[in-house]
Formats: sequence, structure tokens, C-alpha cells
Amino acid sequence: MKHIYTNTNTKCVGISLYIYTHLQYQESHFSVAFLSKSNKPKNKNTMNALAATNRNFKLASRLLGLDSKLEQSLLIPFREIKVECTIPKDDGTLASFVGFRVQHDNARGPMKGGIRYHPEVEPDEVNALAQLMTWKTAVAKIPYGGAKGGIGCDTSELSISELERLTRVFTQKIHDLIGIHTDVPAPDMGTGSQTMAWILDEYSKFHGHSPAIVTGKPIDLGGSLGRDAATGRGVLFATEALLNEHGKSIAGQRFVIQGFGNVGSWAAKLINEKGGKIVAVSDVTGAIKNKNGIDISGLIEHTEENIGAKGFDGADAIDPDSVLVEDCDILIPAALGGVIHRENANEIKAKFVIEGANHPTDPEADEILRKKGVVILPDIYANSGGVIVSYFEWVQNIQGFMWDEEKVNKELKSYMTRGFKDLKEMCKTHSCDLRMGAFSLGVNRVAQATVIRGWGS
Ligand SMILES: NC(=O)C1=CN([C@@H]2O[C@H](COP(=O)(O)OP(=O)(O)OC[C@H]3O[C@@H](n4cnc5c(N)ncnc54)[C@H](OP(=O)(O)O)[C@@H]3O)[C@@H](O)[C@H]2O)C=CC1
Ligand SMILES: O=C(O)CCC(=O)C(=O)O
Repeated sequence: MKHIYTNTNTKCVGISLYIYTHLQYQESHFSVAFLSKSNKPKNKNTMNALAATNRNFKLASRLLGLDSKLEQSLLIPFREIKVECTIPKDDGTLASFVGFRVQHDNARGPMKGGIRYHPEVEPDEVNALAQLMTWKTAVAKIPYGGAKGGIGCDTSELSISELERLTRVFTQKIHDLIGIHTDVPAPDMGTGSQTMAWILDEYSKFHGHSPAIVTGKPIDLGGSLGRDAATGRGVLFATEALLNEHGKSIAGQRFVIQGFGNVGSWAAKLINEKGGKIVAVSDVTGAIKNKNGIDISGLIEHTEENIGAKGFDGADAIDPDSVLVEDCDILIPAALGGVIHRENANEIKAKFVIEGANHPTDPEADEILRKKGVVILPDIYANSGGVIVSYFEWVQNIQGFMWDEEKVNKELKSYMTRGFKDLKEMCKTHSCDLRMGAFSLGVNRVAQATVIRGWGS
């Protein structure tokens, strides 16, 4: 059953500050880069991420008629880990960060989910994202549970060597709580294949060479062909499945994409190749618009050279806050959570919202959009392409056999197509929208596994 676990290595930031200042360092040499935030939403217009996720879970649980004890057991995380990570910065001073790994549920298999590096990483959000991973892996019907991790840090303020030291310290603190058949991390916002390579290397010092300990790693270390593009490709397949049902195709549709990192840029490229027109894009540097369609290959080159979309010649700069409400047919949020809320939901022009990001839509906005007739394809299905190909990567590592990219993409398409069919079936059975269809599909599969194991009574 689930255990609430307190890691003995965990120290609160206050204690570590005391120890270090009294050992050898002057307070001026020491910066605390992150302090745990309170249990409040980041944005006054949004519900706390965990409260919102719990709410959706409980609605699904009631639809399924789950017993209240089983409901409690499914809701409480298996284990919550919080660790202090102190590194020497390049200038010799020390900086402390707080890292988290929340392992939500393992009834269906090893827990799986990304590691996020972002200033807004805080316990409730990591908890919510871990829970979403449990339902996502179940919707995808891959043999995993759910987890998520993160470090509260601003990657733009850290050098590559500082990021490497931070990742290695974090891995040292959690290595005995993750494992190939226990909990397998992957990239998320602010992390990528290089981060996974450092985790693999550090973990392997304790446990021997272990390529399957992370997914989304470089191909040379056992990564899978197609994993880099997988979440964006999954977004494409999910969009195609939804449009097909509405008698439409990608060609000629006008898209707006918020976020131009791994998910947003791959989704843009693949949608563009299918004839979709990307009319506005944003990232942290700003937002741009071209009603005739942005040249996506040119924008990818520009972002690589200039570290951001700002200043791209082939489009006009617009207010980043307005990107979500730009005129378009399909909106793809592919950055942060809680960006669609009660203050902007009414202004959204898109007829379809495809959730590339995790938890981009606040429950109040969900309701407003539903009343407006906007169809939302929920995160736990729409962005599941990443974890599906992570599963293929893990399988390849365990088999010691590499698949070609064609096989990876073909299998991904077949998993995404099956997921959409299962999701629609659930909507029909329970007369509910796509979000509740996805939640009830995921929750039902995890509940069944829990009961069969004998944990549910
Ligand atoms: N990577 C994966 O496989 C998966 C990711 N996801 C989810 O997709 C989302 C994006 O992740 P991923 O693409 O991996 O992350 P990346 O770090 O690769 O990219 C994030 C993008 O969001 C942009 N961004 C950050 N803050 C803002 C903001 N306030 N407004 C507009 N853009 C912003 C970043 O801008 P800049 O580059 O300028 O900093 C960057 O373009 C997250 O919610 C993640 O959880 C879901 C499933 C799998
Ligand atoms: O690939 C994975 O294991 C997890 C990706 C992830 O974090 C997500 O789907 O949100």
C-alpha cells in the first residue's frame, strides 16, 4: 500500500543554512535560491494545481462509483521526497536548491514521469503532476504508475557546469529511491537529454551501468529514436484523431501555440508539415504573429541562434498575454500550467484546445469553455506521446535491442489511436466530456489493478 515517506536525508533549508554558516562559510557567501512556497495558487485567477487535480479525480471517482476508502488510497501519494541540494557555484560561493520527487502510484507498474527545472516548482504542483502521470500512463495502457520531480531553479541563471553539479547532487540524494523497476525519470520543462545523461552517469556510479534508469536520454547512451519528437508527434496524432471525428483535417486549420520548447516546436513542425498554418507562437522571450502562417523551420533556426522567438523577422511582435486569445481554429498550450483561467477563457477564439502542456486549463475555465462549445482534448491523453515513447525506450533498454524510428512512430500512432477510441468509449458510457472521459478511463484502470492486487479492501 501507499506510504507517506520522509527521507532521512531531507533537511529544511533553514537547518542547512545554520550548519553551513556555522561550519566555515560567511552568510554572504551563501545564497538560498529557492524556498518552498505556500499552499497558494501561482495566479490569483487559478485554483491550486493539486486542488484542481484532486477535484477532477473525485469527479471521475464518483462517476465510476468507487468506494470511498479506495478513493482515498488512490489519492494519497505513495511517497513524497524533498531534498536539499547545495552546490558550489562557478564563482566559489554556495547555492542551495530544493528538489522534489513525488511517487504517486505503482499499482500498474514502475512509477514514471519527468523532472522539471523551473523557478515555480513547488510541492503542490509536483504532487498534482505526479498524480496526472498515474492517470496518463493508465489512459495510454502502458505498464507504469505515475511520478514527477523537479528542482526550484532558474536555468537561465545557471551555467552548464552548475546545472551538471545540481543534477548530480539531486541524483545522489534520490538514487536509492528510484530504480529501473521502481521509478524511472524523464525530461520535462527545463530539462532534456543532457540532464538525463548526467542522472544516468551519477546513478550508475552507485548501481552499475543502468541505461533504463532514465528515458529521453541521448541516443548514444541508449536513448530511443523518436523520443525527442514524441510528445509533439503525439499531439499531432491526437489532433488528427479529434479533427477526424469532426469531419476535418489538419490542412488549412489555423493554430496558435504557447511555448516553443520540446513539445511546442515539434508540434509546430509536424503540424506545419501536414498543412496546418501556425499563426502565432510565444515563449518566455515574447510572442509573435503572422496571419499568413509563420515559417516554422525559419523560427526553429532563429530560436536556436537567438535563444528565443523574440525578434523573428517573419512575424510581428504581439503582447505575450494575448497569444492564448488570438484568432485561430486550434489552440495548443505547450508551456506552463494554469494559463487558461476564468479571466481569459471567455476571450478564447479557438474551437479546439489541445493540451500539450500539463494542467494548462483551470477547472473554472474548463466550465466556461465547455459552455462556449469549445472542445478540449485533455493533457492526460493529448500529451501522452512522450511517455509512450519513453516506455518504448525502456523496453528497448531492457531487451538490449534498438528499434528503427519508423517502428517507434508507427507504434506511437497505434497507441494514440487506441487511446482516443478508449477515451471516446468512456465518454459514451458515462455521458461526459473528454476530460472526464480521460480521467475515468485512467482512474478505472488504476482502481482495477489496485483491487486485483488486494490493496483495495
Ligand atoms: N517534454 C515532454 O516530453 C513532455 C512535456 N509535457 C509538458 O509540456 C509542457 C512543455 O514542456 P517542454 O516542451 O518539455 O518544456 P521546454 O522547457 O522544452 O519548453 C518550454 C517552453 O515554454 C516556454 N515558456 C516558459 N514560460 C512561458 C511563459 N510564461 N509563456 C510562454 N512560454 C513560456 C519556454 O520558453 P523559453 O524556451 O524561452 O524558456 C519554452 O519555449 C510542460 O507543461 C510539460 O510538463 C508533457 C508531456 C511530455
Ligand atoms: O516520458 C516520461 O516518462 C514522462 C514525460 C512527462 O513528464 C509527462 O508526460 O508529463
